[in-house]
Amino acid sequence: MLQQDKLVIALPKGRILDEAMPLVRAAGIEPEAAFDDPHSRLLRFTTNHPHIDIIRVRSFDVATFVAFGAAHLGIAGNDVLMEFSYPEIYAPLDLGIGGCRLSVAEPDDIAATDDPGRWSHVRIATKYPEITRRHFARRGVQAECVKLNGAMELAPTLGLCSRIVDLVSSGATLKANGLKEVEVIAQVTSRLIVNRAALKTRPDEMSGWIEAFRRARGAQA
Ligand SMILES: Nc1ncnc2c1ncn2[C@@H]1O[C@H](COP(=O)(O)OP(=O)(O)OP(=O)(O)O)[C@@H](O)[C@H]1O
Ligand SMILES: O=P(O)(O)OC[C@H]1O[C@H](OP(=O)(O)OP(=O)(O)O)[C@H](O)[C@@H]1O
Repeated sequence: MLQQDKLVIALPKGRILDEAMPLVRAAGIEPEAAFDDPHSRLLRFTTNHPHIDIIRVRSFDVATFVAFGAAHLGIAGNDVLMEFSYPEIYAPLDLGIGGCRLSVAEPDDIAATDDPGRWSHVRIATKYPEITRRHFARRGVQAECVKLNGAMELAPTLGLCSRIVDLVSSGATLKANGLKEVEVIAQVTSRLIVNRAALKTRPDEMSGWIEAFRRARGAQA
């Protein structure tokens, strides 16, 4: 249930946070000092606004906290949003950070004649099984997904699968592990997301923070 008194903002720990914090601060939200203490085990932080708290969670969990109303706003990549497709989430703002792409990759020694159009079934290692299944189903291919949470690039050469679906930025990890990118499924950036119920129950406050982030993004552009 949404806590009517506090406004809770879910931020992703890890690589996105470094790009997100300048936007959060430019929007006028400053977390307590413990937020920047690398030794702190706190997960919830007060801010310069008495009625606003920040929670710092795994990137994949930001969408879940917001969808279930445990948080009112959050920052998550559209890769995560596409994977979960939560109807409770509205994503009004592309923050222009966390850029990468979600792609299909295969061992670079696979014969070029292995045309995906001729597959009827394919086994794929991925952190994104729902996106992967939907993507291949659109071309009539049944994708059997092997769920992994990291180091996907090892799977094909170890015989676990024939291909992977994973995030790509520079392409260095694919190249270092003997894989090549063969198809881009989606371009990825991080988005400001909000809980739809919160938007209805506290519209002025929620709209105000959406606009604050929009102005912050504009200022950073
Ligand atoms: N090169 C990249 N690799 C992975 N994620 C990236 C990359 N570039 C941008 N991102 C964005 O960052 C998010 C993942 O961030 P991060 O890697 O910190 O989390 P994670 O690896 O999922 O963390 P965890 O270890 O908690 O699973 C992705 O959902 C994506 O939106
Ligand atoms: O194209 P590149 O610049 O090489 O980036 C892509 C790699 O980055 C991510 O892994 P990360 O290092 O974040 O570890 P993870 O597998 O735990 O996400 C992602 O899973 C790819 O492996």
